[in-house]
Amino acid sequence: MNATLRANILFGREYDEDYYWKVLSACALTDDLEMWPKSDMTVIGENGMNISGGQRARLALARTVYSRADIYFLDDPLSAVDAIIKRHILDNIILSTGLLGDKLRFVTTNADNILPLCNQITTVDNGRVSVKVQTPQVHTAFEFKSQTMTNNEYVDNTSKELHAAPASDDKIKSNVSDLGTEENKYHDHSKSLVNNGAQMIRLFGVEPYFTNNYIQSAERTTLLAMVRSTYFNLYGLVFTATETALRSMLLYIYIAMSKIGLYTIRAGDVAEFHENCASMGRRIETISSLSTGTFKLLEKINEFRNLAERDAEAPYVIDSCRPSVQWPPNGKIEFRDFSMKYHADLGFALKNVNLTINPGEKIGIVGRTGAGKSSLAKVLFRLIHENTSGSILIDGQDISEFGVGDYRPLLGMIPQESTMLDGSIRRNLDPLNQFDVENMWASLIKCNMAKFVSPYRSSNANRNKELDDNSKEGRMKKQWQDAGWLKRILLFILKKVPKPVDTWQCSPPCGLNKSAGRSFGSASSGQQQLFGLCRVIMRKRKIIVLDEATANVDLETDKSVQELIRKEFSDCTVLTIAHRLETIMNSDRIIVMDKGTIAEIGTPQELLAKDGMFAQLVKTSDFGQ
Ligand SMILES: Nc1ncnc2c1ncn2[C@@H]1O[C@H](COP(=O)(O)OP(=O)(O)OP(=O)(O)O)[C@@H](O)[C@H]1O
Repeated sequence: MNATLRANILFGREYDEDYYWKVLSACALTDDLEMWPKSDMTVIGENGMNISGGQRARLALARTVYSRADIYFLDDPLSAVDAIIKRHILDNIILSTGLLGDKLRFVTTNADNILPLCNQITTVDNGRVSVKVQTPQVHTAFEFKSQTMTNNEYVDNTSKELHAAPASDDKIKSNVSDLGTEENKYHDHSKSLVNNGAQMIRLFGVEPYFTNNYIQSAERTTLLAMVRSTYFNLYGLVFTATETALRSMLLYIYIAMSKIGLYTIRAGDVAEFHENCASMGRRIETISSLSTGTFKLLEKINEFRNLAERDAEAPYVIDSCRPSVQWPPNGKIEFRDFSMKYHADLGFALKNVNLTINPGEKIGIVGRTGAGKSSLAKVLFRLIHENTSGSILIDGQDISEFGVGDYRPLLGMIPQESTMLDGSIRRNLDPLNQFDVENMWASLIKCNMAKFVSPYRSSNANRNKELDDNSKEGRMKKQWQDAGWLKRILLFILKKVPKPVDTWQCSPPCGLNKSAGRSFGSASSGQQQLFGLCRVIMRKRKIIVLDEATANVDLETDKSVQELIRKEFSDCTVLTIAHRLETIMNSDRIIVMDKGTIAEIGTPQELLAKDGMFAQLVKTSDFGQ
């Protein structure tokens, strides 16, 4: 919610000061509060836009823990946080030493190393479920760090009772429950789309609170409307009364004047008098509504100006300095004494960053949550351009000299949360119609996403259909499909209606023409991230930034994605921001961010030998094994 951090955590529940601060500390949020101007009363913005990804994840966790339920379902609560915070959350919330120690806890995870700590492991693979009950191993922080165990070892050594031991494929099949076929899942997904707000309110059972809020704001709106209409009614009443009084007064003056002989009333005078009064009234009314209108207009202009000033972008195009489509030639990045604040009143999110990244280098960026990793990516894309000092150069060119509309598309980015636009998969992959269908399919196949695109599994028939869609007829079809009723009438008049209309209009859209929302809107966050990868692979830019782009996929998929990235972008400069250290361990160099500065930089080996912050992160993380 666009409200304070506290309101977001309480989420309609009573404020229990002791427990509230206990929860904040268990979620490791107290350090973050020190950096925010109004501590927990800081407004976090719509969808938490004013805080970092890890802070958002911990806020969600704090809200859940604060709800004091008996059964908790934590959906991948550890993927967006660094190794040290992960350890803290395990100890202070999830494990038996934590706030939820005596509750039933379901935790979904891609981190295999927490499995030995569970009473029961449920593996879900392609819709099939297998269950294994085991005695959890109790670990102190140190034991946990030094834990080494393969999947097979813990199955053999720690299982007390095996309901569905994964000994062989056959055995797994005989002991699993089937959650449904691919087809069923596909259709069920589309039905299960519920309004990224209403779902949370229902989950937390706080409907009465939000219903009351809604009623209160509806009452406020109604009250305002009543005040407004009363004002206008009164205004009308006063206006009519004044007009009548004026008329009567003038009439009496005329009569009095005629009585004492100063004026002679002639035929038609009374009608003329009334007409004059009415026109005077109209003029007064016009003048007063003009002034009310002007007042309202000025108010709106002011509102728009404030909005425009708040979200002001750097110039979109600068005619005197436009990059070619092949720019940048090499992909060298230099930060020179670069600093940035999100707002003039806030502290530095980046402080005196000096950094040179060579063409083709693969750079891993790590650091505690809130350290400034995403901020580094944001300034590279010029998403923040005010309250900055210093410069960023790419291949020797100061990027602030380009318009952002020219510059941004020349870099590639995979964010943690992949955005799906309304419309077809094709439009989502290629909104500007720059690529051919072969390219789109190639990238979908490389990312193992082709199966999502068609329920018919990308058969040749469908591919041929896609290829046909690139023909003149195909383009006409698309134009017709996308047109509203007015445009369709125009197309009809211009005889741009493809034939035969019935055959294609009635068949359900398939392949790339399928709705992206329907195909991917309900896909897992990991699958949506892979879709983001497809977009970037198609574009082949010289500089690619991955901001926690594989945080939500399992380790195996992450490894193959990293391999794919190395292969596809072998000659490109790649910046990878990741909490999962395996993701960046093969980088040429690693940058460790801390409080907006570059705390360490070097090859993984150099940093490990240095025994500084990176070594500490590695020791605390899964990779420390
Ligand atoms: N839009 C914003 N407005 C104000 N402050 C912000 C905004 N975005 C981030 N911050 C603050 O800037 C600091 C750095 O945030 P950033 O997102 O760069 O961290 P990060 O290292 O990427 O963290 P994480 O690992 O949690 O994603 C944090 O203290 C965060 O609260």
